[in-house]
Amino acid sequence: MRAASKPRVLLVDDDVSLLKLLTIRIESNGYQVTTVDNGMTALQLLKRSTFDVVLTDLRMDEMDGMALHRQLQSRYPALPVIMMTAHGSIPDAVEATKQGIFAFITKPINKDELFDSLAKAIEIHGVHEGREIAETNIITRSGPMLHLLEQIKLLGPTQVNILITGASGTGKELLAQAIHQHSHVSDGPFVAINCGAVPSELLESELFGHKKGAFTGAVKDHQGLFQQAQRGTLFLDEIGDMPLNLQVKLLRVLQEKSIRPVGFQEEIPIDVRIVSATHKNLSEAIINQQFREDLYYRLNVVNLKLPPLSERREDISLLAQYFSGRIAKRMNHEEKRFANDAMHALVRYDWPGNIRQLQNVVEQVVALTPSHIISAQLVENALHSDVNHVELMSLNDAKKEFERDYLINILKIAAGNVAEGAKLAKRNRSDFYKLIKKHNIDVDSII
Ligand SMILES: Nc1ncnc2c1ncn2[C@@H]1O[C@H](COP(=O)(O)OP(=O)(O)OP(=O)(O)O)[C@@H](O)[C@H]1O
Repeated sequence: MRAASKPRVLLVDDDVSLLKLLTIRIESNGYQVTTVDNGMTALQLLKRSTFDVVLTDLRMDEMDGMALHRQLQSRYPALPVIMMTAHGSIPDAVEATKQGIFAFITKPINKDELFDSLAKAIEIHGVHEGREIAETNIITRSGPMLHLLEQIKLLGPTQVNILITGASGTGKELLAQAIHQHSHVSDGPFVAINCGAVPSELLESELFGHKKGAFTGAVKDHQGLFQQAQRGTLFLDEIGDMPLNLQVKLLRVLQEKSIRPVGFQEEIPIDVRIVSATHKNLSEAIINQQFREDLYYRLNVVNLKLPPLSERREDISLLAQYFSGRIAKRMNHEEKRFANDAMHALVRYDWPGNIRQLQNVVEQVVALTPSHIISAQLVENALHSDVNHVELMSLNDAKKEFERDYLINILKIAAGNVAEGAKLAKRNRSDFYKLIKKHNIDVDSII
């Protein structure tokens, strides 16, 4: 996570002397504090500025802490709210957590309790960099991602070819769409193709089109994707999977800025912005002669690298709550919220399948949650049943495990007779003994 910015706390209390006192304490612990003495002003302020956590009193005239919390929840669902209450006036704690309040602390404020709650809120929800949702569909508050969005604002209007690299599910297509939205052809079509998903014999006609009768099965003229993307953007996903013969043709198209559909004599000029993407290491593919170097330099005028989700953990809670909100809208039900420890489990997890995997896990836990709070247990179950989450062992450990299981099986077949076992394993007896010793196998217990 970023170290640069201090977490920002919005402190709301109608007791002005307490505001002063708390500000000094909280600021001396490395936070930045802004104070207001009522809920309405807090809401006004939030329209102009971002905060990482709200610390509010429960008892206030006009808008009390719970009313403020309800407003915050509908407008800023990922913003944690810590409620301060006079001792003994904590409403039913279970009821309150159901409503999504991050934590309660009692007055007079115990500073350990206060700093624990603040630190936990920041750990789970992260620190904002000032902007959550860019003018694209990309949800983020991670520094490197916001930097990428700044870059595409500059690159969009230029005509340079952009190559996006990043692991599967990191949002490469979404970024390509954002580039299109910022480009000079944003009014034109955005056409995407996954080069790895189309059989190679069909890819050529899919990209460049064909004339009726050009080959068996070409029963009518077919307009290729280059033409469909005229004065727009063509997104070539998984470009690393494009067969070499087509790479040559693509290179020619990029040089000539025209295409010739299969079976056509004449060239058709094209004006298409190319954005490509890959999860592969293309430099390695070039060395292995699976990717043409000249094409690589054509496509990769600018390279944008999407970081995996595990390198932008501050986005996890934001995205999880965003996906839950989207499901609620789609299904027309109340938005389900994550219990604190459930969110913590999401934030700690490594996400090998990145945002796509997070989206699937959220779909699953929202569907399985009967109330409107998603429990940690459900999240843990979803994470562990996820096929993407395979604990991989090293090759050495796998070999050792295999060898041990093999020896035990052989000994079972040989009814614990080591000489017989050695024969079955085609090893001499002393070698076989050594192996049994190495793996600490108790032969007597096998019979
Ligand atoms: N920052 C984000 N904000 C909101 N949704 C996102 C974000 N990043 C990715 N998604 C969503 O996650 C899913 C996967 O994203 P996308 O298809 O763009 O990834 P990809 O890197 O192209 O994946 P693949 O390499 O597997 O094709 C999509 O449903 C996308 O809308």
